[in-house]
Amino acid sequence: MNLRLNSEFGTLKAVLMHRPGKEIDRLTPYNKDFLLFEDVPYLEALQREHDAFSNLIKDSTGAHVYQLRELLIRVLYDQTILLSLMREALLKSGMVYLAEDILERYSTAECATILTAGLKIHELRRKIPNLKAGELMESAFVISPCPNLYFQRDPMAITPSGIIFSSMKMDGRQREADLLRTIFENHMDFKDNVKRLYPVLGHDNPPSIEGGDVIVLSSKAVAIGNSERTDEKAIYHAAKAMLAEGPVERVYEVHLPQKRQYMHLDTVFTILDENLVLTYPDAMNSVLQTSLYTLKGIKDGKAQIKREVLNESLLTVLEREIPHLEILHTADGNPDYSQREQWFDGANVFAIGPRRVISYNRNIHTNRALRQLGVDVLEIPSSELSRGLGGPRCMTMPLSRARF
Ligand SMILES: NC(=O)NCCC[C@H](N)C(=O)O
Repeated sequence: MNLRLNSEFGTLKAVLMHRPGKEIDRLTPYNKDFLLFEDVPYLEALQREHDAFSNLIKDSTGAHVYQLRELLIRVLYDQTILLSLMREALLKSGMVYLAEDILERYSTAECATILTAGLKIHELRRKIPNLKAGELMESAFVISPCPNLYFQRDPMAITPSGIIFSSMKMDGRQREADLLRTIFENHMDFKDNVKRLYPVLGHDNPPSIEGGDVIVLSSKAVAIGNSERTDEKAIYHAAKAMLAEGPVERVYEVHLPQKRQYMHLDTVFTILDENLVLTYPDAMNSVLQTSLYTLKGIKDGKAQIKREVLNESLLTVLEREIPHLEILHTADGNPDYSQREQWFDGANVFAIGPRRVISYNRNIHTNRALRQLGVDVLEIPSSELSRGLGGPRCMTMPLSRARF
């Protein structure tokens, strides 16, 4: 597996997903906003819906579905890696000194659960009865949970040039990227094929970028949303690394309105075939500015890049990059339904092959419009999955696709 992807729609061969677990049960009405959920999901139903999704991928494509937990446990058997992740996870609570005590008392699988679902003072006290917690309440987190981990798209992005490891913007998601980077740089199935583009080595506090903002237009062009979650500086560094590495020749920075429902570029458009995109029209109309990064040359072994501000909308850029482009609007452009279906990620379908997508069953108008264009639409249940405000593309990290 070479961990470079040239398209968003080549027939799927391998994908990474995370079956939601105990981290979801950490959500309450009081912390859900901070943890970026619209509601408090019912875990068992959420798991059933997620299982339906991963089984559908396997049955319809034969693709290998990697599960994050299995990969994580595998790399955590290396005690040095486990200790380093545990220390990082304890940084926020200021209790890094507990890392060794935790490793001594919990199994590797339990540590994987702690790293994803977090750990509370009263839970740790069962293992360390004389734990000194200062002012902290018994229900406080020593390690915070990662309930958004089932949105596997966001902690990294695979491009034609290599991997961008995210630096996540929101406090409630920051640990996810550490888990993914550790897996990919250490697991024997992947480590020899990782070309790391971002963060640039030596940058301690990298500007934020999230995988959902990165969309591969072709082997030569990539679009990155400048959004609620992704900063201009991160786009500059990621573009520089891609252009230096090749085969990418053009990186577009797409200025998105900073709104929750447009949080990432993939919430407003996805690519379903060489000549077909699905978009949310309101957002398309508000993206009026894009910038283009290209390579100027190489000086002293270092890439020099240039940035041009284009007075062009995203649609113009797409039309230039994708010949004979057909544009389908969510809910076929009906303003009442497209607003409703956008809230449930109507544009965020997951392409498992050319003109073959997995979509939420609740987005009936969008699904109907897709079918009218000859797209094969496979539906998944979505009552609980959608409470985290992400759709099928957001929940998947494709690792390998057939060339088309
Ligand atoms: N690519 C995506 O749009 N991912 C959806 C992420 C949803 C998550 N609750 C978040 O707010 O980050």
